[in-house]
Amino acid sequence: MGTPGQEIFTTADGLAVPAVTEEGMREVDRIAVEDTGPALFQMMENAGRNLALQAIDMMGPAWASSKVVVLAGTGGNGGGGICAARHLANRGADVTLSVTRVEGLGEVPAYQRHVFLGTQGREASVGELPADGVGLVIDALLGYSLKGAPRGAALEAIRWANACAAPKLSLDVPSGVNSTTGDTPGEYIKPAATLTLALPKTGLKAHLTGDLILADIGIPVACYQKMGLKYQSPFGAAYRVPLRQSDSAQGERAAISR
Ligand SMILES: NC(=O)C1=CN([C@@H]2O[C@H](COP(=O)(O)OP(=O)(O)OC[C@H]3O[C@@H](n4cnc5c(N)ncnc54)[C@H](O)[C@@H]3O)[C@@H](O)[C@H]2O)[C@@H](O)CC1
Ligand SMILES: [K+]
Repeated sequence: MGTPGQEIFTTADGLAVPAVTEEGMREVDRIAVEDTGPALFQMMENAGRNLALQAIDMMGPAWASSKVVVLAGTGGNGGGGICAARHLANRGADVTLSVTRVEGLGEVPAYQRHVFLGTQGREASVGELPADGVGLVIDALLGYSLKGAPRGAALEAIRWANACAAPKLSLDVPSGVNSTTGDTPGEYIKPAATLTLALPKTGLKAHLTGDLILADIGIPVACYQKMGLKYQSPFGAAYRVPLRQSDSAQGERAAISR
């Protein structure tokens, strides 16, 4: 489940965290949903709350008056973004949510949007998004189910984000990057940070992710044991921990301007 490559992800304390391919992460999801739990609703809520907290950390003390744009796709990745949009809006942040195709939302992301609509947050199409004054862009367009080069409304949103000067925070994987290989078949988001969920993905190369942070979405150790993974929780008392990739030592990250 951990191939391809020799990806080694470690915490600041040097604890190695196993990486998974798209297939491996789907298996984690399957075991969680069919056997150990948590349910998808719970995992997505945990993902979105961690994402909102990471966004606040990135914006710093001015977060409450910063403009946040959340770009959300129709799948699980988008659902996490919509959840973060609600948590930020609930705290009075200036949030604009842009969903690529509202009618295409899956059941759980659609429910997240239903809850978001009870906040003061706004919705806008990509064409209506502000051209300047944006403090942070949250990228929740495409996750590990990316197939081929981004197209349609997701591509339009990636282009808007890449033209926007604000830093980007990607959920799970920068949109447009293949989570298993790190290949970029077309346009893709170049984030200042990536918050990845549960386990790092093999394609999360240092020159693509910006700072890499791992978020706890509540999956129990038994789930990983059923997959045969050598896993020790890296979280301690925290819900988010920074990770370091083995390819980050080459200084590739410094060469990328974000
Ligand atoms: N346990 C977990 O791993 C959890 C995962 N979650 C998130 O869910 C994501 C996976 O969700 P999904 O499988 O629903 O899919 P994604 O959210 O990765 O993708 C959504 C949709 O994008 C479309 N798409 C694929 N390739 C495209 C392309 N080239 N251009 C335009 N559109 C394209 C497909 O129609 C796909 O259904 C993960 O990456 C993660 O962020 C969270 O929902 C919480 C739980
Ligand atoms: K993403």
